Amino acid sequence: MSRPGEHIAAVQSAPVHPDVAAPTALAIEISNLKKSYGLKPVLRTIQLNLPQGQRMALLGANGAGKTTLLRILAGLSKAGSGTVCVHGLDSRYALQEIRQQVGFVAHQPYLYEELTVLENLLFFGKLYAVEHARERASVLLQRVGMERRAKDRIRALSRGQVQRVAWARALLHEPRLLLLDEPDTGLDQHGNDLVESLLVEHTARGGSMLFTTHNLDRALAWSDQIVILAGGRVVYQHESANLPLAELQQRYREVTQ
Ligand SMILES: Nc1ncnc2c1ncn2[C@@H]1O[C@H](COP(=O)(O)OP(=O)(O)OP(=O)(O)O)[C@@H](O)[C@H]1O
Repeated sequence: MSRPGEHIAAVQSAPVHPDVAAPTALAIEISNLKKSYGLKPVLRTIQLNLPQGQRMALLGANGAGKTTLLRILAGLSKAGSGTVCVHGLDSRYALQEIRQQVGFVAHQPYLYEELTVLENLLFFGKLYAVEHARERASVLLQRVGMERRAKDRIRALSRGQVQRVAWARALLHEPRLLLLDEPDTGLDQHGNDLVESLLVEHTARGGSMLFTTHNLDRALAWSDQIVILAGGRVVYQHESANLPLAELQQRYREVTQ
């Protein structure tokens, strides 16, 4: 189980490379990425680009490596080999800068259970050097419908409420890239409507996102591109527009069986 600050420690120890800030029109650029756990290969030669401002749905069966890929992009896990760039920043040299560009909503909320909702947001605001963090936290808590729970400890909240605070934490520093691991899990209908409107606002600001889901219908509705992982590789990639759900379901069955 990861601790809330684990990624920060990894970030602070990363060396800075002089050529890390080359301009690029790609939010994500992955080349020859490999990752194994022990002797078990999970990602084998992943090639994947996400243009800035685009939304990508990452699909695949349980254990396909979706979370592993998102964790590498978020700087929580190291690539085995290959290159991973976020907005032109190479993860081998610029983890700290990448962290500033990325908002991650994962299975675990990366919040401190013993701190209150507001204390958590102020802590992360400090970590990300967010200007006027208190005001920003207040706006976001209102946005996710949690302003009345600001003084409650995280451990006193329901799972869906924690998820809402995790959204506020992820959006606090106005990230250009959102990485969302099954953002539609555990939320009620209001929660899903909220997530949908947050995503619309994010993309209206020019932001990009990569999200995982097991709901093919939602994958099509929320994305510009569909990608399916199987056997540690990208086995299918298609624009979402004009891709009928029945066809996606058929292809998904074919490539993941
Ligand atoms: N820290 C770890 N140590 C060892 N193996 C791991 C670790 N994390 C993930 N794995 C393994 O890597 C594989 C990919 O896991 P991952 O969580 O990336 O899959 P996923 O596509 O997100 O699955 P799901 O749809 O079930 O969430 C799995 O076989 C998993 O057991």
